[in-house]
Amino acid sequence: MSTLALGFLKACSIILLIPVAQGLVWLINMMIVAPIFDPLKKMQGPDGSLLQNHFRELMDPSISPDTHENWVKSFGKTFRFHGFGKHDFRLLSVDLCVMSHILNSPIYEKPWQTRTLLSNLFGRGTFTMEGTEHKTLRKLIAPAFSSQSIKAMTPIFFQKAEELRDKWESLMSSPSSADNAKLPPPSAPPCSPPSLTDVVIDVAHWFSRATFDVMGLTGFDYHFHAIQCESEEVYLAYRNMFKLADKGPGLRGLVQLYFPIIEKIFPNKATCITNESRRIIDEAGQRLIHSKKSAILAEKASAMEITEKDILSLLIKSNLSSDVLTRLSDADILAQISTFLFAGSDSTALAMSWCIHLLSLHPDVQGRLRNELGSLSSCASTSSSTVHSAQSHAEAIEGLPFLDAVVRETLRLCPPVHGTMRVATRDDNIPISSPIVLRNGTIIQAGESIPLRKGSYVHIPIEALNFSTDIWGEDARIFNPDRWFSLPHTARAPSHPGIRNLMTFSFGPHACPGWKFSILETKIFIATLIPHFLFEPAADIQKFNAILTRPYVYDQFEFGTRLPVKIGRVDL
Ligand code: HEM
Repeated sequence: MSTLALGFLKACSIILLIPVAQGLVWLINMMIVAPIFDPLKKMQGPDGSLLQNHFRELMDPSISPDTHENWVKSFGKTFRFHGFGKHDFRLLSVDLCVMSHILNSPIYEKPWQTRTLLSNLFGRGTFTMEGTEHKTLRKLIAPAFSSQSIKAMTPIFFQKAEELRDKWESLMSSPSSADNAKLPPPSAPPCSPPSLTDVVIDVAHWFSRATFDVMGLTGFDYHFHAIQCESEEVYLAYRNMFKLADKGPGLRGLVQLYFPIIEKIFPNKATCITNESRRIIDEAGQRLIHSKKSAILAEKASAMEITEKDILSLLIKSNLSSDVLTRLSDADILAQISTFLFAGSDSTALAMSWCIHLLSLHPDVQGRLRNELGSLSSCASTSSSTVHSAQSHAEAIEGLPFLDAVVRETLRLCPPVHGTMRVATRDDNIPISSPIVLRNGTIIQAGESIPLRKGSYVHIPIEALNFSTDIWGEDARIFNPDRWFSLPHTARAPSHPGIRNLMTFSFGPHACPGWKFSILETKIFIATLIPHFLFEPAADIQKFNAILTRPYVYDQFEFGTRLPVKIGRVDL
């Protein structure tokens, strides 16, 4: 071999060795050096082998409530667990003072990995922004979620709730078209002797279709007609994207996050589905934005009142009157709508599904709720044919104390979002309200603080905080709507900072902007269905947590998410 060739080979191996050496240094630092200086190392928490994580214990709803309870008993309210291995210390706390600090402080952000995954699917939506940009965006979307805007949407909530009621009525009249045939046999006999017809409805599936319809109309005045038929093009495009988001990124998705070039060179099926779905959504979205913008500008020019009340119109209006420098592009406006559809449709459908599930398991509560709703129909107009009557009926529904208690108790016991995450962007000191004993026996007293290093991940355990016996009392895991009439002081403000005393919608600058929307929509659907139908359990149901906590028939995961319930008519 010539000296030239040898020299060339040497140069190549050096060029190759440099990144390998850099990789090794990075790995040694991450696995060995950095953990030694991590203040979380000093904290108590579950141990594990080198690459063992605690994600399943933490996030699988079939074991997470027991895990949390046991960990809190063993380590106190604030401790650390393992992320991707022994080196990856992460913070977990059910101390509301710690949670308040983290959720309100600008030091903590959503991890860039989550934000990138979501922005790849939906564009630059609210979920994907942080800092000043996020603050400006929240100001811009606020008018779309004001009480007045939501009130204006109530006719749509009623329209779709009544359409679903009629659909279920028709399924009952022709049981062959109900969900019985599509459902596998239950794994165990129903909990109570069957007293209803044998019609079984997969409520999770139907609520999901209905809430999509609601979001289409309230979001951008668009008819998916999903309750009637699941074939509309834009609907299917969204569904396909949401399925991808629900599946999670997988190994390839994670690698692509760090090396996005892979996706460009070797697009896989997921990339093709995303691109095609985005094309369909973008085309339809651009058409809608264009026509709405023209309508709003024309109305402005003629000084007429803007009559369109959908979120897109409200956003365009808010955008047009904001500072030119901070105005959103059309693509960014569309990204917000897609984000609302993603964040607001299935989450609310799950709240409704879990509510029917809990009511089917608790016939006494179902009966009391039906009685309360019965008193409403006799003194308030049930007709939703005019905007005014729909709004006053919605107000009456809002004012029902037992319905409010049932919905809140459902959201507490079955939070559609099981937990979320933050990462520290700077070193910080976190105040605690419950003492912590470190591994070496040192006690950190309430009122003092614990150090957290830049880059540390913090798990926000929504379910664990909703189940905490310290907050809710010994019966925290039991469905008891009556608790809402005499809450312990630990579950009331100022001790509890959550929206409606719950962690379900999180709180702080990233709290769910759709909480009022979602609660009212859920109440209107439940208030429309309960007076007409009786519900009984049809199978043993288990929770499974992907991005959202969804129902599955026990031991029948292969059939996908479903919540079969026996349905009968109420003798009116
Ligand atoms: C029962 C129904 C719902 C639940 C349980 C829920 C829960 C949540 C939670 C826990 C967060 C915070 C996530 C985090 O901090 O990582 C969130 C954020 C968000 N939600 Fe909801 N949500 C619901 C309904 C809705 C609806 C109806 C909409 C819109 C129409 C919506 C839009 C959003 C948006 C845009 C964000 C991101 C906020 C931000 O980052 O600033 N959600 N939601």
